[in-house]
Amino acid sequence: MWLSKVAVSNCRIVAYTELELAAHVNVLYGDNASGKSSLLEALAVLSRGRSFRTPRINELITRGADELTVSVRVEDGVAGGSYPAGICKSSQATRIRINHADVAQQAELSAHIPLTLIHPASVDLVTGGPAIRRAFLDWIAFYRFTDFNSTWRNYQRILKQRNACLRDAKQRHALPQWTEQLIALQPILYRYRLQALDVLQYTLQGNSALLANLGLPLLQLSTGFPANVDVENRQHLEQFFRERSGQEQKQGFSLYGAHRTDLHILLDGVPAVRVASRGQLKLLAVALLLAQSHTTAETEAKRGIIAIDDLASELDESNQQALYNTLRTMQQQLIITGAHYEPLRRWFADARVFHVKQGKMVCQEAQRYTKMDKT
Ligand SMILES: Nc1ncnc2c1ncn2[C@@H]1O[C@H](COP(=O)(O)OP(=O)(O)OP(=O)(O)O)[C@@H](O)[C@H]1O
Repeated sequence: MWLSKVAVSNCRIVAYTELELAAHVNVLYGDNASGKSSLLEALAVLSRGRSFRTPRINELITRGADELTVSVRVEDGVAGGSYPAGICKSSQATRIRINHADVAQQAELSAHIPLTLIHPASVDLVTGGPAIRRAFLDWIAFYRFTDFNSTWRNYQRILKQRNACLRDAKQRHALPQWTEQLIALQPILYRYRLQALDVLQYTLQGNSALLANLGLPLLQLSTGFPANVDVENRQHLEQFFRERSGQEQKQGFSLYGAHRTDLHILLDGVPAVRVASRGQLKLLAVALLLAQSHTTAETEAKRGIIAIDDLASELDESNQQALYNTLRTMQQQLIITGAHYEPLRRWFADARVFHVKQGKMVCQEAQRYTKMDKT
């Protein structure tokens, strides 16, 4: 899958713009505050339902406007077919359409737009809290395993009910029932994530050139329980929850389980964050995100889209070179932004180039042809 057309209205500085994207590399360059990140945020809303810079839709909608719209044409890659998809968001409502039909769930749209976003804050994947790494791994499971999403949503529902019982003494009678359901999903979610992790670890080896100076990290999954608890053993989990019942009621929420899983990123047995430099951590995060995209791109039909905001920031010349070399070999559609055209042109000579100015993206080829027509 790749996007041949994108139209965005009312996303920050972008009042309205449309782009016809190339199947492989697209470069967007422009001054600070010209609207490059705004376009990528619009794509994030389409793919994930939210921006990578803010969870609040009001901050994203252009001041004075009521709603933000992102419309695309998705090329399915196999039969050469294509179909429209889009999302429209206001502070009150979300409307989603795929191939002219209304769709209720964001997940359905996400399944059509396998976008991986890499931006300056992506280093948080390695340096930030476990929730970021859990979500990272869960997106792999989402794209690879058909039933993952329904299991995950079910887990969130059960967790919410169980937390209500822990918080509120009047609902406490229902605690055993919700605990039982929470226990039943532990091994299922753990296995999904383990499989996602295996694919990720394997795929990461393909990006080893990017991590030549650092070495390949070892990725380990924790269960969300103390190390001696076996999530595959139902009786063991039941006993564990009985023993911790007092502690959980005191805290008022569920302290253990798949919602507390973490993905540990180790270099020579030590958490990467404790040994690697800032630039190395960024490179590591980028390598993980590229591998994540690769895991969804087994076939031409599932080919992913990678959007990279401000590619060069924090990387020295040789790491930039390693990254550009890796990107050039990838089969995914690339949408890359930067403040300056020169370094990007050097590395992506065959890219379709857009100049971004005051929220408008103008394709340079189109500009050139228009100039030629006039002469
Ligand atoms: N809700 C909004 N309505 C209108 N304009 C907004 C809104 N939110 C932010 N802006 C403006 O949009 C611009 C944001 O641009 P954006 O972050 O897309 O720039 P950029 O090209 O990525 O810049 P840089 O190279 O500095 O990262 C800023 O000028 C900001 O003030």
